[in-house]
Amino acid sequence: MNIINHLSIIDTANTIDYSNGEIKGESLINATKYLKELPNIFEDQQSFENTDPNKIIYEVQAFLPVKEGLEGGLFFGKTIIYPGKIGDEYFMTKGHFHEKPDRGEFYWGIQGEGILLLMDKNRNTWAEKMYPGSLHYINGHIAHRTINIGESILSFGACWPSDAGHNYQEIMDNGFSARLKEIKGKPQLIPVR
Ligand SMILES: O=P(O)(O)OC[C@H]1O[C@H](O)[C@H](O)[C@@H](O)[C@@H]1O
Repeated sequence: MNIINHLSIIDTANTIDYSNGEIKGESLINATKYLKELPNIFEDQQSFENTDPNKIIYEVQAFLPVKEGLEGGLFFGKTIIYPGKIGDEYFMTKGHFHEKPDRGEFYWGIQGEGILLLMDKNRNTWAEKMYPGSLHYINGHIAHRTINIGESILSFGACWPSDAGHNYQEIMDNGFSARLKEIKGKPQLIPVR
């Protein structure tokens, strides 16, 4: 952390590369998600088992300038999802609700082509297209998952309150109420019966 002296003009410790969303500087965390860490996400168990468990599905980078859980702070992140499929489902994030459901989040598309899957508490699911420049406001009560439907990397930025937290339980137990599948070469939302 830079020491702020009276009347000093300092260089910020963190920078962002607008071409790919990469953040550089201090207070960063990096997380790599391998296929083996994502059981119960993809429907096709056979394809899941036939794919290298050490395949990287997505990577998250986040600038956490304050302690996680602190009220009033903000976090800033970038996620990359690699292109690929397990069965007829595209590579995607785990997806979560916020622990504090009155904390919203912004996402914005940086590279590639994706889908932001959204689901409310009553399990109504819908989706928004993600592309370079797309901007998404996610109401705090809504579960969110991102999916790469393209043939190159999907990268997107995120900004969320430092006390929002992640609640993965509902999605781990019951998933979303619709799955995004590639059918005849096109992404389609299919309700889960
Ligand atoms: O945590 P997941 O559901 O796997 O999503 C991956 C990540 O996507 C974005 O970057 C969010 O802002 C992060 O908070 C989240 O961790």
